[in-house]
Amino acid sequence: MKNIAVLGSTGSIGRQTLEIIAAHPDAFKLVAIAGGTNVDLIIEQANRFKPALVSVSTKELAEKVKIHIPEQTKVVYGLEGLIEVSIHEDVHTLVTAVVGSIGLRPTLAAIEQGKQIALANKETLVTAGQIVMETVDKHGAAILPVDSEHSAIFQCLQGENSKQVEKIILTASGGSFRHKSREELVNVTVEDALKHPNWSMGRKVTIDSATMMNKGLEVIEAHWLFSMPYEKIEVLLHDESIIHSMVVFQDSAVMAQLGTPDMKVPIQYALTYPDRFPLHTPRLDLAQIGRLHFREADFNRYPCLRLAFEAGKTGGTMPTVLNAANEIAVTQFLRSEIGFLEIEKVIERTMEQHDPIPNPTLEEIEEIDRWARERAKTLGRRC
Ligand SMILES: NC(=O)C1=CN([C@@H]2O[C@H](COP(=O)(O)OP(=O)(O)OC[C@H]3O[C@@H](n4cnc5c(N)ncnc54)[C@H](OP(=O)(O)O)[C@@H]3O)[C@@H](O)[C@H]2O)C=CC1
Ligand SMILES: CC(=O)[C@@H](O)[C@H](O)COP(=O)(O)O
Ligand SMILES: [Mn+2]
Repeated sequence: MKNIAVLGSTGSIGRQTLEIIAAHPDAFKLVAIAGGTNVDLIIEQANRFKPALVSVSTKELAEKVKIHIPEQTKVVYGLEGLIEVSIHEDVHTLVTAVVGSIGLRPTLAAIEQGKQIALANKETLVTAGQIVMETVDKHGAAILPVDSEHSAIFQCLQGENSKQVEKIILTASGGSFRHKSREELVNVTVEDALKHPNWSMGRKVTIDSATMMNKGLEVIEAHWLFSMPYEKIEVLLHDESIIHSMVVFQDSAVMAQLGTPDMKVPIQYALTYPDRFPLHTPRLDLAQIGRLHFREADFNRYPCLRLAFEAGKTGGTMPTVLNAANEIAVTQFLRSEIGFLEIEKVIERTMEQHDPIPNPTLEEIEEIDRWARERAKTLGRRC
């Protein structure tokens, strides 16, 4: 029996994780969950799974939740609540499915306690990859990727010598506006941006897919997860999201992991690794699909991808700034406060105004994260 905690249990990844846990009651037990503000859903989850611990965003919401769930379930709140869930003594694996760099402190706390991490929350690795990976090494913890591309690479690397990898290729759908030119992006709506061609996901990651910042964040995530220099990471547009990513070896062999787009596959694999459990999901039928399509990823069409490579290569606190400015700009876009093309401008200008600190401490990262958010808000208001 594996005891599991989920940060972001009310979100897209979190809900799917709970479905997997429910489908395998002999293998998994949900011991702690954390949501944000969706109290109706967290109350439902708490009554169904009866975890020992539940966390929500604020004290007021915690009071509300307490009234409706079993008395023996402890209710906590805020960042402290997220950390309490992450380090609960009964937890073996923490699924980090919260959105944004709010996941950093709780993930570090869990790693320090030697918990296994099933990582969906890519912003954590982008904002503080060096510190996270050093903490993993120090405490002998393990990170199992949930992000579909990184799960694919992880699967392709099983039994391989990572020193013999020539490059990794991250596939990208191109997002909701992949058939539009840059000129056509000027007046696109939030509603249209939220229509991802292949995946049903939370709002922030769906907008990130549309700008290709998602792929940029994934480049940085891959750099840290697989100790891969940026020169050995490539992005390839692939319309169907059937090939989830590929690894090219020094003898020219290419390993790829394929499947119909369903996040339950990588979520479940992160929970069952090295085993594979049965999963009821549509099987890949290549004869029926007929053709797969590929195109080069163009930095001029997708400047956010360029910015992410630049931030990653610069290193230090630059990825922190990239991530924080992106979180603010996407929030502003989702509130229709800025246009779609302003997202990349806000990020680029915030990066231009930052003098990166090499090898930052956690405190420096948090300070720069706050600075970048304030800067991006101001720049966004001026757009
Ligand atoms: N969705 C997907 O298919 C994929 C997602 N990812 C990554 O996984 C992460 C989660 O994505 P996704 O599930 O789509 O996101 P969602 O927006 O669907 O869910 C986000 C979750 O985080 C919670 N949350 C947000 N802010 C806070 C906060 N301040 N304190 C506590 N909880 C908070 C939300 O709670 P509430 O709703 O209750 O407010 C919700 O449970 C992201 O980093 C994303 O990039 C990676 C690959 C695929
Ligand atoms: C499902 C998943 O892992 C997402 O991060 C996905 O990658 C988004 O798709 P694109 O970024 O390729 O549009
Ligand atoms: Mn992904």
